[in-house]
Amino acid sequence: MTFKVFVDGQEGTTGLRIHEYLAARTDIEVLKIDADKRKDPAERARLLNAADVAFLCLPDAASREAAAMITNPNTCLIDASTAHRTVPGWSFGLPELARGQRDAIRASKRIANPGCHASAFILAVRPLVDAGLLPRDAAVSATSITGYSGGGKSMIAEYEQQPLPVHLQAPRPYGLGLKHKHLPEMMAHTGLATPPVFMPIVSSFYKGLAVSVPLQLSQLAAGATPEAVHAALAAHYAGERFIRVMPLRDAATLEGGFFDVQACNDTNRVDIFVFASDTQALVIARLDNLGKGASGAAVQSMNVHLGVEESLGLV
Ligand SMILES: NC(=O)C1=CN([C@@H]2O[C@H](COP(=O)(O)OP(=O)(O)OC[C@H]3O[C@@H](n4cnc5c(N)ncnc54)[C@H](OP(=O)(O)O)[C@@H]3O)[C@@H](O)[C@H]2O)C=CC1
Ligand SMILES: CC(=O)N[C@@H](CCC(=O)OP(=O)(O)O)C(=O)O
Repeated sequence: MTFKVFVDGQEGTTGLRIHEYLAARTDIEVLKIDADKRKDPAERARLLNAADVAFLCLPDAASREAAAMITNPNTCLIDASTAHRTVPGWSFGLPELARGQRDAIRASKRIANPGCHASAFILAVRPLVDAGLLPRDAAVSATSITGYSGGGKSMIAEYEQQPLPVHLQAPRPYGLGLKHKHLPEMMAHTGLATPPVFMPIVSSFYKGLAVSVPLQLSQLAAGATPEAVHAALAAHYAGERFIRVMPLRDAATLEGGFFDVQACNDTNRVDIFVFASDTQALVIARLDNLGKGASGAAVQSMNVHLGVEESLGLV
């Protein structure tokens, strides 16, 4: 059986990477839009409605427009943008989120995939909330280090200037208004009642991302230990093909004591670490922002939705 797939935003960073995944598939027929009609609403609407699955790899406003163009009840939309991640009627495209999430993605014709920072944060935190270790009203903070491809074509062009301006050569914290667009989905899909204080940092490497969540053990449920934090994560992701919970205090993965944020690149994998002292823990989730952070995750959502092997085409 062959499925018809259209990528709206096929020339963008996420869309191009999805195309690379699809090119290797024999079960997919890719519907292409002529280059000069990429933004033609009538042609987009025709192809969106001809598709079994349409990926939206667009700015938020264009994603909302695309969703409004759908008249075919069989078209399944998988939206990579921020537009629908907490909108009722849309399923969150993170199969590992909780029991039942795969069934929701399978049944839904509207799937909103997580943001790259949010994917890592949610995967690090949700099991701790579900296990009762992290109270829902906890005051949590998080830092994300990310490559510049997370900012799409415009940020890639900025970072690929030659020579690279000095201010772009060092890591750059941003989102300092503390209203990053991923905060709503971070709360909605972890169950936290308060938004985390979240600081992303973009730096001069192409891709790779790691979100760190520091925890004072005294702020967790009574008696919580690093072992309990690690065990909750390991139990939540047992049997998950794309999520590896690394050994507690996994010094062996550090290079001379340093953490490698690029080590999941070119995979759909998320590695989760728990580093700890007697009184504190640091949970780190690492992924490829264009893999499990965007395009790989979108293909995984499609596979789950279509009921084909979930790992097809993904490593
Ligand atoms: N990059 C990443 O790591 C991640 C990105 N995302 C999200 O995925 C979406 C796409 O991001 P990304 O690929 O990085 O962005 P890019 O800027 O690289 O690509 C967006 C593409 O959409 C096209 N486009 C803009 N408006 C329209 C329109 N009205 N009709 C058709 N096409 C249009 C652009 O055209 P043109 O080429 O002319 O500019 C461009 O090719 C965004 O919402 C982003 O936030 C999500 C997770 C991670
Ligand atoms: C480096 C950089 O700018 N990253 C983007 C997030 C990329 C992402 O996940 O995008 P969406 O939520 O838009 O889908 C940011 O922090 O806004």
